[in-house]
Amino acid sequence: MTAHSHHPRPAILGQNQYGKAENRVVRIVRDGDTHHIKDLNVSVALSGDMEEVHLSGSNANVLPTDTTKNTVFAFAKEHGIESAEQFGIHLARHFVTSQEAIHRARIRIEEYSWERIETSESNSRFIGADEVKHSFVRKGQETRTAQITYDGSRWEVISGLKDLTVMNSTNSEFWGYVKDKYTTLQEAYDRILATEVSSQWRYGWSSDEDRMPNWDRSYAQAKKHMLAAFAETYSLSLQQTLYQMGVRVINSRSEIDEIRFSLPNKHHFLVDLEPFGLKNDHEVYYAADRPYGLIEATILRDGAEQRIPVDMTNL
Ligand SMILES: O=c1[nH]c(=O)c2[nH]c(=O)[nH]c2[nH]1
Repeated sequence: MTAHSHHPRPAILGQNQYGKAENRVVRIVRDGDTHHIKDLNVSVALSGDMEEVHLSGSNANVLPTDTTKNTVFAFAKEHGIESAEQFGIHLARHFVTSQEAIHRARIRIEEYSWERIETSESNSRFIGADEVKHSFVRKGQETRTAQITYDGSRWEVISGLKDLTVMNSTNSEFWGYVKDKYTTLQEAYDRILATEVSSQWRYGWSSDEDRMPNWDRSYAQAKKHMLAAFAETYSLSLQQTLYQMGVRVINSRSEIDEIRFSLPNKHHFLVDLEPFGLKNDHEVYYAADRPYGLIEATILRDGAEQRIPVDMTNL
């Protein structure tokens, strides 16, 4: 009989982190009476010398989560919010460099975008009506995401987006697949391809603070390239489309080393209208919300490390 069957080894503390999650900070910049809005959901996760607080309850190394919340709001005032990535970099640097016990900071941010409400006056040539300068409607499109991690020497920035719904009403087929005794799916030679893009991409940048990517430009370009690839790919499967979207981003953006997609196949089923004596020539569909196929993959620059966690794409 082995020794450990008599004396199982004791419990020890494993990975741990703490901080205030989901700080909803809205920053308004008032440029005369033209206003600008940044609307973020910021989550702080710190780790370091936290054995004692877990084991004995000594809080000597614990910067309160309440303080991390206050820091988010104070930094919105002091540094402004240039981009989600830049704001996260300020915060991560602050926690790691100002607190001896904190060795790693991870800041996760969701950004909701707003656009100006168009009024009849703003549409006419008499631009300058008050309402267009301070009235906004939340953009129905995607949510931008960013995760910034800093350990005192190296940065890791993973940006992304979610809830970007797209559809091709043709140029999609699906056939030639495996058929076993449970297969009932009919081959499709002209189907609707629709998905809600969730994607995260990792920047190669990790140390030189004077050579950071232009975060807003990278975001806009990554989104533009993935949408162009979605539109331009004649699709034989969502997997093939996903791969083309990733290849397009990696080949067009040298600052991005890795990109991951999580693409639900938003199935559109042709409705049988025969019972009503009607023909359905690819005109009427039932948009099923569940279940959905879920297609996920990482595309990376040859030689790059695969570091985006598998389950990060649905942050
Ligand atoms: O693009 C698709 N990929 C699949 O793997 C799949 N499976 C399925 O039933 N329909 C589809 N469509």
